[in-house]
Amino acid sequence: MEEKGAENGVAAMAAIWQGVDPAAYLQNTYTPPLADLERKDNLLPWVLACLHRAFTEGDVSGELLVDIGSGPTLYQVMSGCEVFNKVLLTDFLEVNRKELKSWFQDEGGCSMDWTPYLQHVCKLEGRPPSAWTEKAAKLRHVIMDIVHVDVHRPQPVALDVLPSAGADCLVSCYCLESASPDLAAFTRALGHIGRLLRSGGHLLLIGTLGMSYYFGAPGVKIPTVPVNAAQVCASLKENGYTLIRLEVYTLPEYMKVSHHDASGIFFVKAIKE
Ligand SMILES: C[S@@+](CC[C@H](N)C(=O)[O-])C[C@H]1O[C@@H](n2cnc3c(N)ncnc32)[C@H](O)[C@@H]1O
Repeated sequence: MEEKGAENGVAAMAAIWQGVDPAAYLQNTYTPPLADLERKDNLLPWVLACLHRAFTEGDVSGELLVDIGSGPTLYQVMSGCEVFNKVLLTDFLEVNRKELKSWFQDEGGCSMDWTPYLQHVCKLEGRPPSAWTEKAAKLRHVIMDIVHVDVHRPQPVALDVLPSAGADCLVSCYCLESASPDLAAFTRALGHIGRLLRSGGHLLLIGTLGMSYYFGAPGVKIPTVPVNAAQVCASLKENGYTLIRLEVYTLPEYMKVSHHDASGIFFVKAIKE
C-alpha cells in the first residue's frame, strides 16, 4: 500500500515535468535577477565559485564525471571538464537532452549563450576571459554522451552506459528536490544515484532550501520538496556518504521572485564510503 503511494507520487511528478520548456526554464532561471554574473552578491557567482573550489582542491580526481539531471544547462561541468577526461550528461526529459545536444553539436539553435559563463569560469581559473573558446572546445571534447536518467529507479541510467566500477565523481544541481514528491523519495533518489559512484568517489550536490514550488514554464507549477540543511545531511548519512563540507547561500530579497519560494541554496561536497 505504502509502496503504491510512493509510486503514484513519483509518477505524478514525472507527468508534471513533461510540461517543462527548456527555453522558458533558462529564461526564468539563468538570466537576471536570479542569475547575474555582474553582481558579486548573486547566487550564480557563488555557485560557480563553489564548483571551482571543489574541483581544484586536489582531492577530486579520476576519469569519469557524471552530471545527474543536467537539464538544459552546462555551467555545472565547466570546472569539472578541466579535471576529468570524460563527462556524461544526463536528463529525464528528451527536450533537455536535445537542448544540450544542440550546444554540443555547435550548429546553432541553442536557447542559451553560455559564453559569459565560460568566461567567468576562465577568470576563476586565472585565465583571461578570451580563453573561453578553448574551454568550450575542451568541454565538447570531454562530453562522451547525453543520456536518459531517472533518479527514482534503482538503476538510474542504462546498464551499459557506465564502467562497472562506477563514476569517479557525481555532480547534481537542483535535481533531487525538484524531481521528488517528498523527503523519503529524495533520500531514496540520493541512494539510487550513489550506486553510480565508485567507493571513495565524490558527490557535489547543489539544491534549494525550503522551496515548495517553482514554475518550469508559464503555467507549469512544479511542487518540490522543501528540504532543510539538517535533512540533507541526514539523507547523505543514511546513504553512506561522509560530508566534507556544506555551505549555504541565503537568497537576498531581490532574488525572491514569484516563480519560486526558495529561501536559500545548499552546496555539499561529500565522499562515498
Ligand atoms: C530544476 S532542474 C535542474 C536542471 C539543471 N541541473 C540546473 O542546474 O539548472 C531539475 C531537472 O531534473 C530533471 N528531472 C525531473 N525528473 C527527474 C527524474 N525522475 N530523474 C532525473 N531527473 C529528473 C528535470 O528534467 C530537470 O532537468
